[in-house]
Amino acid sequence: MLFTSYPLQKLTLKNRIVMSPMCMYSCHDESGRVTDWHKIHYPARAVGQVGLIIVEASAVTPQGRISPYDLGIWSDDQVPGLRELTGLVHGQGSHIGIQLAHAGRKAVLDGPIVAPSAIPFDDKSKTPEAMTAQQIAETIEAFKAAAARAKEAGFDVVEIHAAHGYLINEFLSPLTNLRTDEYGGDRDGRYRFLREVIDSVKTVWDGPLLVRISAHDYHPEGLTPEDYVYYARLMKAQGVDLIDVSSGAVVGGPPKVYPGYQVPFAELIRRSADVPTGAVGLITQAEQAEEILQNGRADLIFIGRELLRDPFWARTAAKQLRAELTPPKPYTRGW
Ligand SMILES: Cc1cc2nc3c(=O)[nH]c(=O)nc-3n(C[C@H](O)[C@H](O)[C@H](O)COP(=O)(O)O)c2cc1C
Repeated sequence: MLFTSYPLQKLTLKNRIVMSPMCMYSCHDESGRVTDWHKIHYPARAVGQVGLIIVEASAVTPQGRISPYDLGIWSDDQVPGLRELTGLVHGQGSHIGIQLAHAGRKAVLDGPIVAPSAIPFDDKSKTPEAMTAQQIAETIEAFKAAAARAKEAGFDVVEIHAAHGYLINEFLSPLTNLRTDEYGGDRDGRYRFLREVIDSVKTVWDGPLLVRISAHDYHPEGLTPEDYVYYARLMKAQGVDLIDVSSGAVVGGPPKVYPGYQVPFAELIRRSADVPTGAVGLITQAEQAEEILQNGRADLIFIGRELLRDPFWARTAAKQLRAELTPPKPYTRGW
């Protein structure tokens, strides 16, 4: 299963292995532009036979960076470097996506930072400004413009980052969204920002669209996987193709992590909302990945740190599962 192809909307992925988006803080300066470092890092995982590589959280506005050295997709001058990157990955026979992100109150930057409500992440963090209606509208436009640039740069997949306590997650969670306007209140109100981001992205992007969520706030007053079953149904109705199921980091993390600790959330959402999911989190063994797929617990396997340690993890996994690797062939987007 791990090495069978997967139909992701108009694409056919050559296997079910996805490189999870991981910030590398490797821009040379604050321009947010691709460097040689990125041009070695990502294509190396394509040589390693990863089916789909998702480029790290890339900021849709300068204020949306997590750190000053983040990749950016807020400006047209960032497109040529990104195009070079997609070309290099395609040349090695893999598909490539990009994660569109805004850090919200978790941005560690000079100057003001923004969030749905003026609540700092912790007592060492800056207090964000509560976003005005105009700032909300501009940020939704920024996600849309970023998706248009992703298309121009040759990406196959767009993933919206709605997880890990960053801006969109801050709108979703009652722990961080205390707004009294139409972007706050009940769970539909708190979903409104993400709904408008998805709708505006879809006006310029008709390829595969993924959303990464944090399915558990790990807090008595926070969101639970059951809340995300509800949100997953809404996302599916809006045409989201797959939900990438992570957890935590709104106010804290899980009390304990262990191999596959987030897989039950991907499974619950897949079964209850009838939407394809990706599983992520301490999935490091080929047989573990195979079990998840064979038992219908998720559709794709996202691998993070193991692919930082070993760019050729997929080749070893194929050997262990006695699976055939797809021979290299010229890249075709197929749509
Ligand atoms: C260095 C590093 C950077 C990360 N950056 C991102 C990111 O940009 N976007 C995101 O959604 N998750 C990010 N994550 C989370 C990973 O994508 C992944 O969900 C997490 O590491 C768990 O998977 P793993 O156990 O296979 O590493 C990052 C993780 C690490 C270790």
